[in-house]
Amino acid sequence: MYERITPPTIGEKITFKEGEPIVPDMPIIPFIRGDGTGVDIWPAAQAVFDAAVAAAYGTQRRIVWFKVYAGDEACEQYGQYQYLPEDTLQAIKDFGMAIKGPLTTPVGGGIRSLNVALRQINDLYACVRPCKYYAGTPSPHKSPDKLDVIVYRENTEDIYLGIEWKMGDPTCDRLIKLLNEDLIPGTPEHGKKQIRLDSGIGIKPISKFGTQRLVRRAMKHALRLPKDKQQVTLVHKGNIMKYTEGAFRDWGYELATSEFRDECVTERESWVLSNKEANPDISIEDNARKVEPGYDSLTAEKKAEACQEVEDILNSIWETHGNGQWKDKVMVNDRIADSIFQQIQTRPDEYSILATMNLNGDYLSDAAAAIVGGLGMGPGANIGDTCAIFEATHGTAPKHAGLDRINPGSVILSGVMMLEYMGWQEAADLIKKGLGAAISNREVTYDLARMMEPKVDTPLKCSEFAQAIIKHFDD
Ligand SMILES: NC(=O)C1=CN([C@@H]2O[C@H](COP(=O)(O)OP(=O)(O)OC[C@H]3O[C@@H](n4cnc5c(N)ncnc54)[C@H](OP(=O)(O)O)[C@@H]3O)[C@@H](O)[C@H]2O)C=CC1
Ligand SMILES: O=C(O)CCC(=O)C(=O)O
Ligand SMILES: [Mg+2]
Repeated sequence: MYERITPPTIGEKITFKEGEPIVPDMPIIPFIRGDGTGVDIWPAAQAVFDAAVAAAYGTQRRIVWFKVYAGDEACEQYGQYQYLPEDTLQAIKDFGMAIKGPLTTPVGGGIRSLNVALRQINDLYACVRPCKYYAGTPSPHKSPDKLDVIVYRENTEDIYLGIEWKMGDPTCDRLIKLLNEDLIPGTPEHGKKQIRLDSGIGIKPISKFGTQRLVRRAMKHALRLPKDKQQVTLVHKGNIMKYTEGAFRDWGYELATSEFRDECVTERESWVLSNKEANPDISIEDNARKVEPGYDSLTAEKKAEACQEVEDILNSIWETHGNGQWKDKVMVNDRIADSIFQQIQTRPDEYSILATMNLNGDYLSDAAAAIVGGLGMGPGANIGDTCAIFEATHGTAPKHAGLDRINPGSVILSGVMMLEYMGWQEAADLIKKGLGAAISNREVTYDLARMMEPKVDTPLKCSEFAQAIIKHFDD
């Protein structure tokens, strides 16, 4: 059934029930080594995973690895331009889970991202990237320990759908003509705007379906967190892109307040409720005045809307959420995208789950990883309802490829996410313990070594760092 790969003859498949994996004791898990530094980080990471599973479960459990190909390695095996062979896609589909190293995407022309393709083909709609501090990790930030966020990035649409046309392409010219001569003049709010003829065009689709299934998953995750971390922040640039990013915010709130009504409160609702809690006799209008900035300069129509909102909130949820009950519920708020970049630095402890569209989440997850120690420490998982692929946040870091020096921490922590997803918590905990102890003991790769105070003069190699993690399982 496969052309050039043979599945292991031992082990069993992982299956899924209602979006959750059912994991046998000897699951077969396909892996993609990755391009560039994939040659360094994958063997280091695999050694850590195997050692942790053996230490946690003895001979009772074991991962049976199944090597599949993508990127440069796939071209070597399958021929020129065979970057993502059918065998690989079939194996991931058949076995339901995979872990991968980074894959190269050229800038400008050339192939489109294999990483994005794997997410879209397998409908892995949630890209989950936790950014949490490990004690002792050097950071450019003064209080990196205060950041403990999980970026929940929509993973299948937005500009990553890759529907774009190059400047000068006849279809691009046709599209610009259609927009300039028909669609833009036909939409009064666009006035006399025109697109320059020498433009490239990209399409940014954001759907209600895509938004709501992402926010649903983020809400379910929030409910599993400790009470003080039960918060979902909808990140958007809806002031500028009203019908895509603004709609993401509105659909996010709609989902939360319909499917999770008893379990959540929005930030605005909490203001209305707390105004009444502080002053039980407050009038609807005074409450609206406190909630809506610049209330007194609003038009009569807008004032009426603000008062109606207050009245609706009090009528619908005062019984269930009032008198402080809202404090035990998942807080759903929203922040404009540029603002959240400064907020995670200036007020890191105020955030928990950051639900984002695809592009914003791509930027934000690198920025948040930098605060807790850099890209070498940023894990990630791409999760769908019948498949999951785990991968580091960073790319192929080509200048370090093959030198056995890059930090394997990110793909190792992605494996920790995989083990947790499989329910193999004991093995996951061992790795976290070993990694934390290696860092505290200043046994680190070059990237962390150069930031440590005092500086670590002899950083560990990539493979040595993996061995240091394993050594510290027994601490
Ligand atoms: N999911 C994926 O497979 C991804 C693939 N990519 C692809 O990777 C390629 C290279 O992208 P590029 O923009 O250079 O970004 P990279 O993330 O590959 O590397 C940029 C820099 O980040 C630091 N860095 C990255 N990984 C690590 C690590 N494991 N340990 C320590 N430091 C690290 C290094 O900084 P320094 O040299 O200063 O130490 C490195 O030079 C591109 O083709 C891109 O499309 C990019 C992101 C994700
Ligand atoms: O696919 C790529 O090359 C880049 C992807 C990326 O930056 C990411 O997933 O964070
Ligand atoms: Mg990225």
